[in-house]
Amino acid sequence: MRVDVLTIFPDYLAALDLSLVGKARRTGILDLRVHDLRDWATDRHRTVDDTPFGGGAGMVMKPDVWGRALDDVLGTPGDPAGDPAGGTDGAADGAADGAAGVRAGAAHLVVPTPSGEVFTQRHAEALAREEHVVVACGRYEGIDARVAERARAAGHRVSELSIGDYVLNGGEVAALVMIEAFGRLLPGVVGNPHSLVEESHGAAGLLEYPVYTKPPSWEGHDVPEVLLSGHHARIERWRRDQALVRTAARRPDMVASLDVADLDRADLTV
Ligand SMILES: Nc1cc(-c2cccs2)n[nH]1
Repeated sequence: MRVDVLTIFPDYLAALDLSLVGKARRTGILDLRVHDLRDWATDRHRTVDDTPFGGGAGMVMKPDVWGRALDDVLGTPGDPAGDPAGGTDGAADGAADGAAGVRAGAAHLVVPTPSGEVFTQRHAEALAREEHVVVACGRYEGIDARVAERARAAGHRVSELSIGDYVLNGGEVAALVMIEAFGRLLPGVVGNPHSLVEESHGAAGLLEYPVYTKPPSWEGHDVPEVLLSGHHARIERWRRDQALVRTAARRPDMVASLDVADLDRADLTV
């Protein structure tokens, strides 16, 4: 899978050199390239923003700079996937030769924004199935709306996604969140793929049950007896009930979509 990130703060993405996503990059599972948007600016100050039409505070990111960058990175829908030549092979080194012709096949453009559809595990699962994702990290008051409009008109899928109802200073943190969320789902990234099944927000649509490890008693707090019983059926039932109780208590919005039989049967007194 190829992921391109366009940002004026390439070093923000350095965290993607670490841990499982970093290993996925080094083993070739994830081809992540970080580009400095200023490489597509045309003036000597490498300007990427300007004042908003209609007035108001702050600055808006210029459509022409984004247009040139996305033309190089998105590629053209239907093109055979080219052998990408541009961008960096490490998030840390911000030097990007993004201006070089980076060719790629049709890509899915993701634009982090507080005014987007809320990003969920379903989005992560869908993005993990893409061959090429481009993340456009906006700053200031946002990116000129015509940039997404033009990408859609050119035939690209464009998803404007929020990672939650709060406002960040830029899209880079949201990009880190989303790339980790879908990157970890790529085959070969996490050691035990089964662990992906039982996670919160997984296929069961439940929050995860509480977990414990040694010692069995710690400062007067004991591990629930059932987990020490070796009785696998009882343990499975207890975990399922705990997941139901947690979901009902913490995320009533998720309960609505649960199979009622589960709720009726569960021992919710746990
Ligand atoms: N969920 C979310 C996204 C954002 C931003 C994306 C780009 C600039 S600010 N804030 N909050």
